[in-house]
Amino acid sequence: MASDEPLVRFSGVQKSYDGEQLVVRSLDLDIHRGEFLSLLGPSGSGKTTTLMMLAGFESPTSGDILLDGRQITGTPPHKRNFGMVFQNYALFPHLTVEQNVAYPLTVRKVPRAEQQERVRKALDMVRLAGMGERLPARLSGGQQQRVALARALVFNPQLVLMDEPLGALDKQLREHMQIELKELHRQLGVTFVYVTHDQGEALTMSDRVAVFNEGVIQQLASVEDLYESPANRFVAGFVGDNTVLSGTLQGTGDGTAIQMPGGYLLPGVNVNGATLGSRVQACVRPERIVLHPYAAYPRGSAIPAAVTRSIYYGDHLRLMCDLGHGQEHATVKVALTHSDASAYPQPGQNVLLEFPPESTRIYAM
Ligand SMILES: Nc1ncnc2c1ncn2[C@@H]1O[C@H](COP(=O)(O)OP(=O)(O)OP(=O)(O)O)[C@@H](O)[C@H]1O
Repeated sequence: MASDEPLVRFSGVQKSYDGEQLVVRSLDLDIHRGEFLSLLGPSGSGKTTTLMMLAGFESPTSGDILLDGRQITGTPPHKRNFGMVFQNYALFPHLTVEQNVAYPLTVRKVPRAEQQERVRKALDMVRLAGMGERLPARLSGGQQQRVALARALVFNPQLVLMDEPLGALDKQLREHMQIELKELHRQLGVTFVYVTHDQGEALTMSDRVAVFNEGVIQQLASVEDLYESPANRFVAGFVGDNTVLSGTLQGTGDGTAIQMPGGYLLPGVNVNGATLGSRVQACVRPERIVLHPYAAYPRGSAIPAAVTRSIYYGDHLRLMCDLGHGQEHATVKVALTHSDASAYPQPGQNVLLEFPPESTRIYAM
């Protein structure tokens, strides 16, 4: 099999638990060898079900799952040879760290001396050398999760499946483990499939992200494309922060614009085929909005606004601004870095907000 063939292919996969409602609908997904792929989406969107079908704990209602070009829908989980890490680490409490990590090797009847060597390497890899004799109860949450990771990697699986593996850890430890996981992935070159509802986590670690909603992949893209070019309103809203403007679509081609209440016309990009005169929303990343003194008005692609609040975030400042024409989403967020912030306006002050046309992405509603 050529190495540019996908490692895994989901083809027309559907899943219903009750025979009525589809929780995964017509899923087509190729997983490339060696990639770090995240399945990202809100609760109930079908991510875990997709992972469980890949793991073999659930079977598809219809469709095919291929591994190296071969159908695996009838293969039981333990014969798929995948490493798995879940949120509750599920270590054996009565076994030491070493025994826990050795378990997959024992099951596979690997000779004892080789087991010891591989367990030692796996514990080194997750930086737990010297802790092999401990019982899980004497480890911190992060250490227990590393044991689970060592256990998932020790038998050199071709695919590692993870479902919210860092969900139980506090923020600092979670961010630390994200960096470690990414580094491990880089070193090992193993294919990782990672389920999370945390967009920050998905963006930090993944090569590609599949964004799920209501059992359908809304977009499958690199993290950069996902942030810069969300394919629809759902992805724009779910990944990264947004300022949202409501209005109607005017013009075509270079003249495409969103017409806002109050008569303002902001040029932008018609992303997913909104029709002339229809209700649309424009999404702009807060850090792309350019702030000008009110005195600069009028100016193309800009509208006047009043600052209502300024919020300090440490590494940047956020201004909440009221566009003042009574529309539903009249409050916009503007993110300023500290270099801009020396003369940032105070609440009550009027400003001019420029929405760069290439960053103003207009979506059909
Ligand atoms: N074993 C099951 N039996 C019946 N329904 C289920 C089962 N597992 C999941 N579901 C339902 O299927 C839908 C998709 O669930 P799934 O766990 O795949 O979503 P998810 O995106 O992983 O969400 P979460 O992040 O909350 O786990 C939900 O409506 C859920 O209630």
